[in-house]
Amino acid sequence: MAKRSMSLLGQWSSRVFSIDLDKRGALLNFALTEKPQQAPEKFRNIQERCYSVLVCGDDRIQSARFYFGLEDLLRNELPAECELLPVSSYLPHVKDSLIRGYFLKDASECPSLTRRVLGALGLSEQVQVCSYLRGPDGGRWSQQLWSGSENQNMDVSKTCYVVPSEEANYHPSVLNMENSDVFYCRAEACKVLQESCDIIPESRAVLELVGKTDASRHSPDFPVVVIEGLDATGKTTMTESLREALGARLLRSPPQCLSPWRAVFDREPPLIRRAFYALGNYITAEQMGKEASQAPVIVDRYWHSTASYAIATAVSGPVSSLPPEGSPLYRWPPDLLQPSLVVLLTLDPQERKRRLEARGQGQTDEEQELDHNLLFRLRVEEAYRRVRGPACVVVDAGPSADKVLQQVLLLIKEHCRL
Ligand SMILES: Nc1ncnc2c1ncn2[C@@H]1O[C@H](COP(=O)(O)OP(=O)(O)O)[C@@H](O)[C@H]1O
Ligand SMILES: Nc1ccn([C@H]2C[C@H](O)[C@@H](COP(=O)(O)OP(=O)(O)O)O2)c(=O)n1
Repeated sequence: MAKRSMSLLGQWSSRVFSIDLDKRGALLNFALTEKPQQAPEKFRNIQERCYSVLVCGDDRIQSARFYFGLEDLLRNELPAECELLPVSSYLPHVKDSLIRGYFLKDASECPSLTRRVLGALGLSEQVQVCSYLRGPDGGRWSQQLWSGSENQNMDVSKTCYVVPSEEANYHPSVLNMENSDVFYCRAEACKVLQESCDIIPESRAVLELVGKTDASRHSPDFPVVVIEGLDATGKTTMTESLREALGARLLRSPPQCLSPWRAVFDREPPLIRRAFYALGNYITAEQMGKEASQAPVIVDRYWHSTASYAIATAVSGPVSSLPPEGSPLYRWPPDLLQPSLVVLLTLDPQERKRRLEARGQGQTDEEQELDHNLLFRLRVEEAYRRVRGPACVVVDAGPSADKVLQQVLLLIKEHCRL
């Protein structure tokens, strides 16, 4: 089978390559043309030999896993002087057109080692390797696609010239979010786990737990209140207190029954990991439907967490790189039970850090990232505020536990019939 990437050749002039220079929103965008032209300003400052490695296989599970392991693979094999930057290639405004990979700046003494490693990678069906050459005048850069044949290294099949492109309005990852990061119906999330059964046998066990009834249809007799927020904002404290105060049932998403497999899916790429969490909500929804026929239900994390972490992780940079407010990416899945009220606990970053330290527990990798990466934390919180159906009510969790509890009880009185 011919590489899928080859068919991209004809579209190169309209494809944009976007290099994530520092995870802080500094994207270097360029397009390609067949006529020699001056490269974008930022490109002209680059001194090193450059390459791109894009992952573009047909099997989405295999491609996602390959891309997930690619950074480590490149870091292990390439000389230490190679700088790796995430790159995406996409057709502007075309949904699902994004392909991911890495852009390499090779400042090593040993160019042949880098070429050997990339040449071997280029043989794979799911990888497209290109090299970038500076023209003799210094202002022009050309891109050459490696053919991927046995004598690949300098077997160049087509040369294009690097030219400036228009800035995208939002982060290019937004193009591929639906059904890759966020799933808006149970069937789409199930499909991902069905496709992964052969390589992740635990997927079968998860699928067996996901019921088939549509719990979204009947509205529960008693209120269902969801408590959301970043780690250490006080969700556990609040949900326990509400249970006592209201004589409520307490549930969480992902549900207890998924605990044995959570660590397995946390090690998988976003496509698989986010499908797992999406399905966790459907299992919790079924439990909610049952419990809320007998008593009020309090839920620790639910759809807002699933959507917000997924969206905030898929993009880099400031809050402005998120999908814009009102985007359909913030919608509620129509087949997922809606709660009566969602409360988002927010906390000043310093106080949150103090509580995390006081608790003295090990953090998840993602929470360590939150700690180190203020931008990420801001993106998650802003995404929480943008999710609709129902929208969350924001509560400052800074005051004493009792004061915050009284405020949430008041909100429940206002919003729900008890
Ligand atoms: N309103 C509050 N004021 C002070 N400390 C709090 C408050 N709410 C919770 N805590 C403490 O902060 C830490 C994190 O709270 P926790 O409920 O475990 O958060 P989460 O479940 O959101 O991770 C715990 O040690 C808890 O006792
Ligand atoms: N309903 C949920 C709950 C958690 N998640 C994901 C979102 C983040 O990646 C992690 C956060 O989980 P974490 O272990 O920090 O959660 P707790 O604060 O311990 O409840 O889980 C989700 O996607 N959907």
